[in-house]
Amino acid sequence: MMFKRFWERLKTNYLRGSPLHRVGRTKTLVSAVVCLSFLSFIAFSYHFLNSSPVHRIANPPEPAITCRMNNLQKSMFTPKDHTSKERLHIGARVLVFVESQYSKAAKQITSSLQYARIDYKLENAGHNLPTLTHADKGRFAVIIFESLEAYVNMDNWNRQLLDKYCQDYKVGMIIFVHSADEYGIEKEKVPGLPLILRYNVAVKDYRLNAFTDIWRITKPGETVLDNIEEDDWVVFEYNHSTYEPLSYAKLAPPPYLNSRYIPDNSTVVCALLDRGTLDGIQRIFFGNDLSFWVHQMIFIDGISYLSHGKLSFPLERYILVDVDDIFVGITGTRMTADDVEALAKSQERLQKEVSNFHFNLGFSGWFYQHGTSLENAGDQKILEYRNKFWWFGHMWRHEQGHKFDQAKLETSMIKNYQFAKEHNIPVMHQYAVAPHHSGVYPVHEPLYQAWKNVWDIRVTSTEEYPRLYPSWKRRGFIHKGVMVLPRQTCGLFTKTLYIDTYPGGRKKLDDSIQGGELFKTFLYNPINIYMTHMGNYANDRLALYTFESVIKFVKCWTNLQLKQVTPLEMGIKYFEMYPEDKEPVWQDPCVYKRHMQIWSANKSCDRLPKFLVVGPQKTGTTALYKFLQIHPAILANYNSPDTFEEVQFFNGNNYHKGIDWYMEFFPVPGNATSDFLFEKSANYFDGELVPYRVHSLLPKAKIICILIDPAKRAYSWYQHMKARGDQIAGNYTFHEIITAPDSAPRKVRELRNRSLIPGIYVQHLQKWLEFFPSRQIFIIDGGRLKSNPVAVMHNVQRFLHIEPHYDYNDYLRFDPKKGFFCQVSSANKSECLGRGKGRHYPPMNETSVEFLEQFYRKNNVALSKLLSKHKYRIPDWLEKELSD
Ligand SMILES: Nc1ncnc2c1ncn2[C@@H]1O[C@H](COP(=O)(O)OS(=O)(=O)O)[C@@H](OP(=O)(O)O)[C@H]1O
Repeated sequence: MMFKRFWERLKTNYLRGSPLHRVGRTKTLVSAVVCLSFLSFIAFSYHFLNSSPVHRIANPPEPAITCRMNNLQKSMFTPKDHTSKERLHIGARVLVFVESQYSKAAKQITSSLQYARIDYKLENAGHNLPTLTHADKGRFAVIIFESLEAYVNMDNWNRQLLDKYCQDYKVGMIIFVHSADEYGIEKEKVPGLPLILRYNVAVKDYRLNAFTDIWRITKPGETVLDNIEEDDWVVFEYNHSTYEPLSYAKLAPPPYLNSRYIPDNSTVVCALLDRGTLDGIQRIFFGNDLSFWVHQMIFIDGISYLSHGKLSFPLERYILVDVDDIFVGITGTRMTADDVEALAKSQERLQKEVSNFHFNLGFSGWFYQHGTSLENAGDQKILEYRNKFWWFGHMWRHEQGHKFDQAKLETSMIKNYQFAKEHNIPVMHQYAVAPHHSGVYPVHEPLYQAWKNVWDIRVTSTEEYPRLYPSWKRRGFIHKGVMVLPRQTCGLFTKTLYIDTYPGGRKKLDDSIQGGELFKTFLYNPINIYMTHMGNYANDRLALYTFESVIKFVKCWTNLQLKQVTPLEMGIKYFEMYPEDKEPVWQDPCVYKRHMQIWSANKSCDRLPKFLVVGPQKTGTTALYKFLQIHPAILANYNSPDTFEEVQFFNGNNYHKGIDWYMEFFPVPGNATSDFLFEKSANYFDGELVPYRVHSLLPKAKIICILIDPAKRAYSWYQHMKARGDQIAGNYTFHEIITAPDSAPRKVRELRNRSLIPGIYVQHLQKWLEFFPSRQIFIIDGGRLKSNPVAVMHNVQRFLHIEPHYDYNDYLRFDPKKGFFCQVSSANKSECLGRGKGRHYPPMNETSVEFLEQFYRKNNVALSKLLSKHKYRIPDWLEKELSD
């Protein structure tokens, strides 16, 4: 009826086309759109509410990877152990020469090294050589050249030095050879080596030489059929026994027209080992860059071989495939009993390739039996097979953790826990995954606490730390006793995907499996937790296709040993392998949209400081702290019960308490734009990790430090300790402390170090300048802070760009009794710092003065150079010191 009326009006208004009807037409058009939207909304809702499935004919693809190498002898596949019996005096580091660090080849090399977590130093070719040795030890285990030109065009002296280093320390080189730009040049001899390069060649049917000692991860025997994408290969020709081919290919028809090569099916050499019999240096040459995935394997094995196993990669790969939401999914896309059968069958097949393989199923109990009748039967089947799989708990209704407080989170988890009990689901591994990663990173403390309380969780995983991309930079960390492991994606994401409509085409998925992104996660990560979702185990079962294919491919091409252990064991292995990852580095959640989305709406980055007074200790930091607070737009942190006015977050154990703990020290600013929150912790200045940590959390923060004569600072520290009743300071004279040898008792050395080390200003300042530009760092001359704090406060305000500009003449007054400037409290009264600041003690004796003058001289000279370089004013005391 409604449709009929609507159609009549449409005919009247539009089909007649009279201008008189224009107004009516527009109205009708609008009502038509509204009406149609309404109808489609009803239809859409009806469809979902009635669980009427959107049926797509499932068309599950079959994994089609077959290994061809079965006819080769098994001994050829034994991975080589490159560790050398000789005790080689070389560091576990690589030196990379690049023509430009922004070139494609350079980026590929560095990202591959980063992915493999190989420490490297980047050097611009043509510049001076870096120091190659240190105390009789070679600093680098392998030298890499982005291009052959970078090596051959080195000035003679440097090249001789480098060659000699390689000969003396048995250090090998990896050299990438690129085609000459003009296609006219076809062949060229490498200067100084009996090696000829053939440029701009297209190759096909790439295979590896099985008879070489290089292969460790790489397993020879397979062939990459057809043309290899790049058409500018360099192939090698030689007539000397020092050379051993690493890989061959066939010439392919060149894609460019002006080439004179006629493809003749002849075999060419694409990667080459120079065994070093000519000049004592082993070299690996690549006839192309690392775009080609097989080259990445050769590269990793090449580094292992040339470094005599110093930089060998483990062969074990620990794999865990999480199916994140086994019952969650809209109807029509969920698993049926057949899909569950397929899952179990696939697991059986995978168990032949990956020892102890089990799909790890996550569940949110509320969604159980919420599908069509077929899907509900699927749910039942999963439970029937419950003991075949591993299990972990989600939230009861798949809630996002960061949105709830601890009580609500616990309620949800307890429901899920009870569901597991009622249905005999074996949840055994103290592992959980947060829906949407929410609450894991950025950390939502209540989630960690609730996990502990309800499930006694010890391990989780996320793809969000430190960031989602690039995926190869994902890392783990430990927080509140929970090991957070990095998580990999396999290209299927949360959506249900179908093979014939796979984004980018099926080839994209297959490329990722066959040498592409997914394959590389196996190649580079010893520990891999993959995220998948239920929808891709139903329908086209793309997850089964993906894992069976990639694992087969890995088995064909590599000697990697695929294993599964419990998440807890995985966590322990991960942090044994990468102990440096244990400590998280907190970042500002507000600078990254993805982090913002999974951070509690109750939290705000406005509660983070805009500037920090970082010390060092005993330079007048407390006076500055008090003076700053006089300004109405400057808000200091709340006092800490342990460390009084100092928060001391970035330097010690407090850092592990997380950023919620830190933010609690700051008021909510009335006006986030014009108010300036700050804190001062005087031991930040010389804290090893502090600049890095501050930069991660507060990249835009301004940094203020105060420098006084480091000798005076050392003495003031000693007097401070003595006044506080420190036993060592009481029993030893200042001179005894500062001259204490390394054989002195530990506590004496500790006091010596705390007295002397913060004063090596140049070292510490350099660290800050590595992370912050000089325009973000303000250096106060501590002498001036004492003698003319009004002028100093004027400059500080200008540096901070703070409004209103205060004239501190009205707020500070010299107090003759105290001997320092103090805060004006009334017409004739002032409020000075307590007895602990501005102490009276005898002057330093001459011998100590001389000792310290000597001790700091070199550093002070370096400091003045550093300050000049960054256009800082040289403090008066330093000027005087250096002119004496
Ligand atoms: N206005 C004012 N009032 C009091 N004291 C002042 C002032 N300006 C600078 N100073 C100098 O500050 C020194 C103490 O430095 P800190 O506050 O940085 O010490 S601490 O690290 O926080 O313990 C303190 O060192 P000592 O003289 O050794 O006590 C003072 O010399």
